[in-house]
Amino acid sequence: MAPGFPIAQPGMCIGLLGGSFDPAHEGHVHVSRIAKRRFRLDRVWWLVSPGNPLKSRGPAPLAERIRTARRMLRDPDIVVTDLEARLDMRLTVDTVAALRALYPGVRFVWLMGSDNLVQFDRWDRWQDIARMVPIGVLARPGTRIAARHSRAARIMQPWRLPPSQAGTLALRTPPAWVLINLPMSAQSSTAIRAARQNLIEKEGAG
Ligand SMILES: Nc1ncnc2c1ncn2[C@@H]1O[C@H](COP(=O)(O)OP(=O)(O)OP(=O)(O)O)[C@@H](O)[C@H]1O
Ligand SMILES: O=C(O)c1ccc[n+]([C@@H]2O[C@H](COP(=O)([O-])O)[C@@H](O)[C@H]2O)c1
Repeated sequence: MAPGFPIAQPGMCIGLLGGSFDPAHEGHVHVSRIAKRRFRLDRVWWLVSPGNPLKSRGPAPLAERIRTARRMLRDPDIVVTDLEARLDMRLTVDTVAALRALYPGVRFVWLMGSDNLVQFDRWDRWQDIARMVPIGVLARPGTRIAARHSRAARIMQPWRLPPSQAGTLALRTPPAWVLINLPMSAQSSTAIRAARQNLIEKEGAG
């Protein structure tokens, strides 16, 4: 494997948590740990995105987001990566196809918070993503119900697993997906950025 590409052996189950991580927070760590346990994953890779294709506002520089993310983590099974930048890819469908080709025999699972399932049907070729990898959705405050009734969830209904089957997700032939409940975390990057901005404005006024 080329330098900068994490090592994974055939047969391993790896969760992919894509995100802007602008900045990373405890919510990311929390859902990664739960996903690892409930979906029986060997590792979770954070794919720190060069930029979300649906967001007009550019994030902080990639190197800074990676640095902050690495500082947060103590668990060696959660790995921060800049794979999308290395692959020069932003669309999840391209990233997933590339990783499957680069890591034959590795079982990838796409992970996302329920807020992302609500708008999953706006992602480029989203149904191809669902055909390539099982998807594990983690409940996030305020979006659990909307996710359950989202257009993507309705279309993918025939392939939905009951939460009791979450432990088999990584071994399933896609399409297969599950939405799990968990002790929810209200952490969000938007809230952290807003709090920082507030502080800057207060200091400016003081
Ligand atoms: N507290 C949380 N609970 C569940 N899922 C989460 C949580 N925080 C982030 N996620 C999920 O992690 C992935 C990456 O999240 P992202 O980096 O966009 O953080 P964010 O807090 O959602 O940022 P922003 O507020 O800027 O949208 C997404 O799939 C998101 O749904
Ligand atoms: O491929 C797409 O069309 C697409 C559209 C929106 C979001 N995504 C991916 O979804 C993940 C979560 O994005 P974000 O910005 O909400 O953290 C991240 O990996 C993005 O690249 C992907």
